[in-house]
Amino acid sequence: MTLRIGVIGTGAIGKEHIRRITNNLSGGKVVAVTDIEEASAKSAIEQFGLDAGIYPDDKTLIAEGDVDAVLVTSWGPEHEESVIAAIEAGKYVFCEKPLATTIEGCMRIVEAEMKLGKQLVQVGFMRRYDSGYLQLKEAIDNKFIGEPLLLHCAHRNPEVDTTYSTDMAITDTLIHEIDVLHWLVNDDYKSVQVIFPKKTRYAHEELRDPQFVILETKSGIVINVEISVNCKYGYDIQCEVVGEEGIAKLPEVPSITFRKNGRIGSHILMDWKERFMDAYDAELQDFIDAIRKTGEPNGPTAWDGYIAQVTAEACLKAQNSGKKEAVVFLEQPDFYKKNLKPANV
Ligand SMILES: NC(=O)c1ccc[n+]([C@@H]2O[C@H](COP(=O)([O-])OP(=O)(O)OC[C@H]3O[C@@H](n4cnc5c(N)ncnc54)[C@H](O)[C@@H]3O)[C@@H](O)[C@H]2O)c1
Ligand SMILES: O[C@H]1[C@H](O)[C@@H](O)[C@H](O)[C@@H](O)[C@H]1O
Repeated sequence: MTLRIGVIGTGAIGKEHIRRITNNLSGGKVVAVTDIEEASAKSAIEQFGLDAGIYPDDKTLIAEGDVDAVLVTSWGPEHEESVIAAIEAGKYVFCEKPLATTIEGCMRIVEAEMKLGKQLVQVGFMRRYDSGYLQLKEAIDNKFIGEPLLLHCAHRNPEVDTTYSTDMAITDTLIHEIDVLHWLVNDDYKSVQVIFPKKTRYAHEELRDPQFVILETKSGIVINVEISVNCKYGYDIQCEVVGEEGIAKLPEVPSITFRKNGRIGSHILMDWKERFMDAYDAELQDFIDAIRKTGEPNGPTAWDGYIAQVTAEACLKAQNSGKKEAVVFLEQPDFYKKNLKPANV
């Protein structure tokens, strides 16, 4: 059976996912689209030659009998309502980060799913599907470098526009590290702290950039993440794990090395869309495959969305207080306790 997918929000990542489902992946078909800007939904249909209907809003799309699963790729504050409507209609949901923009919103989704008694939701934390992070995780799980003690990480964007605010460094950018790093070291966060170094002259007036975040896990692993969103030179994701017996580092993105104009060099990507291209493909293929084979998605769950939001809100508190802030989670329900290793790797 082909998984019939409806897309809610046909902006940048919505179109990217439509492209991959239509051109790269197998087992799924986009049959419905909606966007508050109808022109955007129309352009998605034209751009990818879709045989799909345009719906006036998320609720009518979700109610469509021919839709088995929905992709929620609208703006973050809009996610919760669409995800809950999909759960209540018994439809599978792939929701881009954030699951919801408040802890309470994430809990409402968790509760709706538990009430239904079936996992339907996967959150778009694609880094868990990236081959570099998977290799790092294998090294850590196999004790290749002994026990992990500390991690040095960086999340750098070449530039952002004036709509990007200081809190978005946490909710939009760091959120990827928040999810992937505790998964990587099999631990939970205990506290967070945010330090603001000297501001770059390339940041707009309202924005504090760069930021330096320190996350501490329950077992005592200390993780530092530099967030720079005006680094100018490229899109650069770094992660180095210091273990008791060695160091393991996220691989660099492969590039030719060149000799030109008296220099030896290699290229650095400029666009986030390219950096995790394979991981985006893998996460969505896994979503489609797992539902078709087992009737349940297999990737990051609504509970992972909740964990990320609790940690993000502690970081926001730490941005304002300048102090170390505690990260306090509710106890994980049995409903969400399962092995989350992607099925296709
Ligand atoms: N996983 C990742 O790496 C990644 C990358 C980029 C964006 N995202 C996330 O994806 C989401 C979308 O980001 P984007 O960059 O594509 O934004 P975007 O602004 O390009 O697209 C969002 C689209 O959703 C539409 N929309 C908003 N509310 C809607 C609603 N209620 N119903 C239907 N359509 C609605 C907008 O008109 C717009 O076309 C955000 O939550 C963002 O954080 C994730
Ligand atoms: O800082 C950006 C991240 O590097 C990307 O991976 C996306 O998540 C994007 O939405 C963020 O604004």
